This record gives sequence, C-alpha cells and structure tokens, in this order.
Amino acid sequence: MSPILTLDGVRFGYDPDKPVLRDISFSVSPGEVVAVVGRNGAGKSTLLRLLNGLLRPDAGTVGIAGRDAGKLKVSEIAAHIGTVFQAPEQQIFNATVRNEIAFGPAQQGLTPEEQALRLDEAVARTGLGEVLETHPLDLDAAMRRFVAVASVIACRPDLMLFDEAQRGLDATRRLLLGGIIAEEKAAGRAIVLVCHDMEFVAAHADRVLGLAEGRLAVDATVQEFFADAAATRAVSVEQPGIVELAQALGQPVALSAPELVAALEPRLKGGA
Ligand SMILES: Nc1ncnc2c1ncn2[C@@H]1O[C@H](COP(=O)(O)OP(=O)(O)OP(=O)(O)O)[C@@H](O)[C@H]1O
Repeated sequence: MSPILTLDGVRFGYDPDKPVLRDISFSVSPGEVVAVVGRNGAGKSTLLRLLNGLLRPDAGTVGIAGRDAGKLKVSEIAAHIGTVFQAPEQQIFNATVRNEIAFGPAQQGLTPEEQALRLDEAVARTGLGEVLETHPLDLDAAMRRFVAVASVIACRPDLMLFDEAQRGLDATRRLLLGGIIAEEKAAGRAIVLVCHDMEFVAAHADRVLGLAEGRLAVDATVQEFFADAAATRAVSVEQPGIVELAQALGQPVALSAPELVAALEPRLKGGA
C-alpha cells in the first residue's frame, strides 16, 4: 500500500542555523498508528507542525498522498490531514459544539445529508450529544479535547495528528479515545500520536518513532521498542509498568495486562 506520508531528509530550525530536527526520514502507511516519543523539547510538536504544513522544512521534503507538500497550500494539506492540537482552545472557533464539528464537513463539498451524517456519527462516537448547543470553551478541558477529536474525525482525513490528546483524561475517557483510535485504524486511516505516556503508547501504537538530539534515533515496532531498554533510554522514556512486570517474570514483551496473563497461562496451568 502506498504511504500517506513520506519524509525525506527533513531539516528544520526556528533559527535555521540551529536545527531542531535534522535528516528526518520515515513514511507512514494507511492503517498505521505511529507514536512520536522523546524528552521535552526533542522536537515532537515541531515535527507535527511540519506534517500539517504549519511549518515548512529548511531542507528535505514532506510528501502527502504522493505529492510534495511544499507545493500544496495549507488548505490542500488539510484535505488529507487533521490535527488535534495540545491546547484544543487554540483550534476551536465556533460558538457551539454543533457548529464546531459541522464546520469541517461543510467545507468538503458534501451533500447536506452526508454532512448531517458525519456530524451525528462524530457526536455519537465522542459522547457529546448532551452538549451540542454549549459553547465549546464552557466545557471542561477533557470535553474540549473531544470536541477537537470530533471535528477531526467528522472530516475523515487520511492521516490524523494527535498532540498529547490523552493528557489529563480520566480512565473512561482514555478508553473512549483508545476506541476511536482503533476504529480509525480499522477504517484504514493513519494516526500519528505525539505522546509522553508510555502506557498509552503500548496500548494503542503499532510503531514508535523516537527523537533524540534532533534526529530520528528509533523507528521500531512497539514490541521491539519496549523490548530494547537501550532504545527507550536513547530517547529518554520509561518503559510502561506492564513491560517491566513481564520482564521481571521472565516473559517476552507484553503490552497489556490481558497479553501478560495469556503469556503466563501455560506456566500457571502447569503450576510452574
Ligand atoms: N515557536 C517557537 N519558536 C522558537 N523555538 C521554538 C518554538 N517552538 C518550539 N521551539 C523550540 O524548539 C525545540 C523543540 O520544541 P517542541 O515543542 O517541538 O518539542 P517537544 O518535543 O514537542 O516538547 P514537549 O514534549 O515539551 O512538548 C525546543 O527547544 C523549543 O524550545
């Protein structure tokens, strides 16, 4: 399957003499969930801004759906890529939740029926039915986050960028967000998550890109990444508790409690 996103030798610095990112090359295919990890200031959010066209590389290319993003307008990039920013209040600009979610599909040349369908579906999936007429900025931070998520999924972009979308969510809402990610993946859409939370990465990502010293230090499957303590150290992240527990029990990498229980079952049954 052709990648939806391809970076080739990308370099960028807010001051071009001091690159924040250099020689970044990777691609993302439809249906992949890719986590971008690294310490504070490693350049994760900057990378997302290069993907959605808010920033342009000083060198190298960003390809979106086979086209050079450097030759695309931000609106053309937005047709393929939707972003949930770290602070949703920076992207919300309508006076009601309904209008905020309806805005994107209304720009896409869809029939009124299709627009209504997109709105209803996004609202149902994010649990926002009770607050449709509320001003988004009157909602708590977690619900505002879901307004941003709903606005993005209603547009059905090929690639979604989530910048710390899980941050500050309680357990129920983390599950809701995880479910949405799984559904989008199943529908063949790609997701790039900037994420400090390794439990969330282990539970939801297929692949990990790790940034260190401005370079792509890791590009591995999530299992390979968490199995390799040197890789997690290289990008300054902690292994999730479940991975440490599996290792302490002499098991291969487990990314969730059910996975670890399944791996231990033969030992438990055998009484070992
Ligand atoms: N608008 C800006 N102008 C100048 N420098 C910036 C700007 N935004 C970020 N930087 C700098 O670029 C570097 C990378 O920042 P970035 O926010 O991309 O890192 P990050 O990995 O997302 O960090 P965090 O995990 O803290 O969100 C940092 O040194 C930061 O201070």
